[in-house]
Formats: sequence, structure tokens, C-alpha cells
Amino acid sequence: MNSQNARQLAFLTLRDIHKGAYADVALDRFLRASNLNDINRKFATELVYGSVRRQRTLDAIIDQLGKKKAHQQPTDIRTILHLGLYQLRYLTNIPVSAVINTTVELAKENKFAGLSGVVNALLRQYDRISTPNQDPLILPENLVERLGIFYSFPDWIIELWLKQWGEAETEKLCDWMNQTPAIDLRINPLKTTIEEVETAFKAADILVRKIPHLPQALRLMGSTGAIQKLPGFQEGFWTVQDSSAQMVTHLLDPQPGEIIIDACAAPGGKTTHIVELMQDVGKVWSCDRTPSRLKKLQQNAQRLGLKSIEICTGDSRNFSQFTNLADRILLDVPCSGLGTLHRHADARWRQTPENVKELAILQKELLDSGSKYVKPGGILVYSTCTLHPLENEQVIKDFLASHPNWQIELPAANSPIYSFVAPEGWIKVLPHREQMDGFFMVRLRSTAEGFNK
Ligand SMILES: C[S@@+](CC[C@H](N)C(=O)[O-])C[C@H]1O[C@@H](n2cnc3c(N)ncnc32)[C@H](O)[C@@H]1O
Repeated sequence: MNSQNARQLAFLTLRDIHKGAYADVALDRFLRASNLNDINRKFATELVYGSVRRQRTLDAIIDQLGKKKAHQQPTDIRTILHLGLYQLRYLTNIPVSAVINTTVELAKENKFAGLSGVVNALLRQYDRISTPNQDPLILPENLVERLGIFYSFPDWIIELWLKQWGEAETEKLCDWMNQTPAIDLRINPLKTTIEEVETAFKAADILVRKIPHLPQALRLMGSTGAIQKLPGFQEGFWTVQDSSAQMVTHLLDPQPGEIIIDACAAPGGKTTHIVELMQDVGKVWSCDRTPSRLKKLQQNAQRLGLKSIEICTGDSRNFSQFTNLADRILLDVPCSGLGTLHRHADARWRQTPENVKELAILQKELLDSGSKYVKPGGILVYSTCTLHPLENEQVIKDFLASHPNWQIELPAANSPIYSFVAPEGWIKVLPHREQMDGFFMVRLRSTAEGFNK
């Protein structure tokens, strides 16, 4: 198997993605069926995720240089051009002649011999007009379009971010979302210590580093191969979870012996963290409406050796049996995921402003019903992995306006995450500032005894 097989695999995967398949699902399917070696698997992954992420930029180049605009090209030729242009523009380690020859070859192998001349001409022209000081891509004057084309994002996301943070920060955020994501681990303190895990990784020649403020977090530095083969995985010594997701459970601050509801729990990243912090003493009701994802939660809990979890399948808006039951509830609600676009190459093209509005309605309903499941005086944490104010600040403001017995509560001053709290009392993690996934989280406490009844 050589790198041309990796390009062919990338082409077939992209073809499925353009027919509607999820990028990670399609890639996983093709990689499983292939016998590519590790280097070529990595190369195919880079080609697929890179071409999907950079789609708008690559189309703009085709629009600029092609006789036909990108959307007028035959779909497969457009995909092949994406692959070639992606390598020319973003990968520095492949000679130009190799990129052009292999891309032309790809067109011929896939029965487009007649159009291989078009591929050849467009790639050569791109190379001809590229100089170290001059980007061949001509950008429009309009700021939103300019950033959208240069960083390859839809205009509505650029507009949303410009409004919140201005031009310089939006550029940094876009740039961050185009990088390959880091992998963080959360050490299971019921089975091991962070030092023991560090030592095991060092012995396996894998570089890790601690994350400031987060007592259980280690970041893998560089690529590592299959996660399941890393030291300590099978033993349940750690779980993969981004640092910002770890912050959510520290904000909830569950205590041993308590009753906790995790209302949107699957696949269990936060449920398992809650149980670890409770030293596996007490009860966590892990609810979710997607049975297949709850199965993963059970597998994770089993691997980590955790016992205090009770599964509850269904719509968390309808669990009247939970009224006034919990000491604390976590609502890690479904969201548009704009804080984790670097992890899901196609998500920026799937989400829409209309979808965000629908999600905000569901989020408000989940928050409203979830608040009824907490004992008077109890705690609620609301969190999302998005950076959309309609799903974050606005949901909380509306909730507080209509629920006068709830108010924002800061974490304790000695909490690991205290320094992240914004003046408004919530935490909004900006990836390019904190080097973590984008997240929003806030802790609320009910004040009036009996008000929930
Ligand atoms: C952000 S994910 C939760 C991630 C999880 N907390 C973790 O840390 O692994 C949101 C979850 O909400 C679930 N969900 C969506 N609508 C729901 C509803 N009405 N009731 C219960 N669960 C719901 C989805 O199935 C999805 O698993």
C-alpha cells in the first residue's frame, strides 16, 4: 500500500461525504476496510479532514482559475481538485510535481481521463502564480466574505464571531478551528495517580504534559496511534476528555453520598467524571434519549470500574418521577457545537442559524424541566460546547427572568476553575485563548425552599 492508495481512499471517502455521510463515520468505514499502514492512514485522514474544512477556500480558487466555477464542475472532478489544491496550498512536505502527477493520476484512475487535462492545467496555474510573498487567492473587500473565504467558514459564523470579539480575535479563532485537535486525558483517581500515568507514558516514549489548574488532566503531545493501545486504557486508568469538558464537573462539584442527575449523559464523559469525584459513593442518574449512546456510557463506566450509575433512557423533559429528587443536576445539553468545530471537519457546513434557533428552544425546555428535579436549595449546572450566545447567555438570562428562585452561584474560591469565571458569573472558554475546546458553563442555585413543588 502506498500514498496513492491513501489518496484514492481519501477520494472515495470525500465522495461519500459529499453525498451526505458524516466525515468521521465515512472515514472510519473506509479506513477499517483498508490495509494502509499508519503513515498512510494519517495522510488519508489529513487529506479528508483538510479538504472538508477548507472546502470554501478551495472552491474560491477553482472559481478564480477554472474555466467553470466550482459548483459547475462534475462533483468528482471538484473533489479531485480539492485534494490537489489542498496539498499544494496547505501541505509543505510534498513536492509540487508529485502533487500534480498524483492528482492527474487520480482523475485517470477514476475514469476521468478526458478531464485530467483540466486538473493538470488548474493545478499548474495555481503553482505558477504562487510566490512566497503573494497568495494567489484573490479575496473580496467585504470583511465577512474575506474572512469566510480565507479561513473557509460560512458567513453566518464569521458574522457571529465578529460581533462578539472583533476582527483580530475572530481570525485567531478561525485559525485555531482549522488545526488538528489536541487529545487530553482525564486520569481516574479511583485507580491511579497522574504521576503514575505520566511515568507509564514516558516509558512508552509518549510525551504528555499537565494542564494548568486541572488536577486530572494530561495532554498528549504529538501523534500516538490507536488510543486503545496506549498504556492504562484497558485498565481504566484514564479516559479521553478535553480539558474544558473536565471543567464542567468541577463546576458541578459533586460530593460523596449525593444524588446527582446527569440529564443529557451519553456517552458518559461527564457522568464518569462525576462518579470519580464522588469516589463512587452515592447515586448518579444518567439519562439520555439515545440508547446507542447510552450503551457507550455503560462500556465506559465498566472499563473505569464505576458502580454508582443508574441508567435512565428517554426524554429528560418528561421525568416527573425525579421531581425534587437531586442534590445537583447537570444539563450538558445538545448544542450546535461551534466550540468544537476543529474536532468535526464537516460541522461548520452542517449547522445553520435555523438549527441554532431550534436547539435554543430544546435547551430552554430541558433547563426548565431539569430545574424541577432539584431539591430546594440544590445546584444546577448548564453547559454547552458552543460559542453561540442564543444557546448560552440568552438561555440563562431567559431562565433567570422567568425563575426568580434561581440565581447564578460562583464556584468556591479554592475550586480549580475559579480563575476562569467571567464577571457575569459564568465561564466561557475561548479556544484560542485557553488552548482548549470552546465551552460555556454556569452554575445556578435554587434559593426559595419548596418553590419547586
Ligand atoms: C452534548 S451531548 C452530552 C455529552 C455527555 N454529557 C458527555 O459528557 O459525554 C448531548 C446529549 O443529549 C442527548 N439528548 C438530546 N435531546 C435529549 C432529550 N430531550 N432528553 C435527553 N437527552 C437528550 C443526546 O442524545 C446527546 O447524547
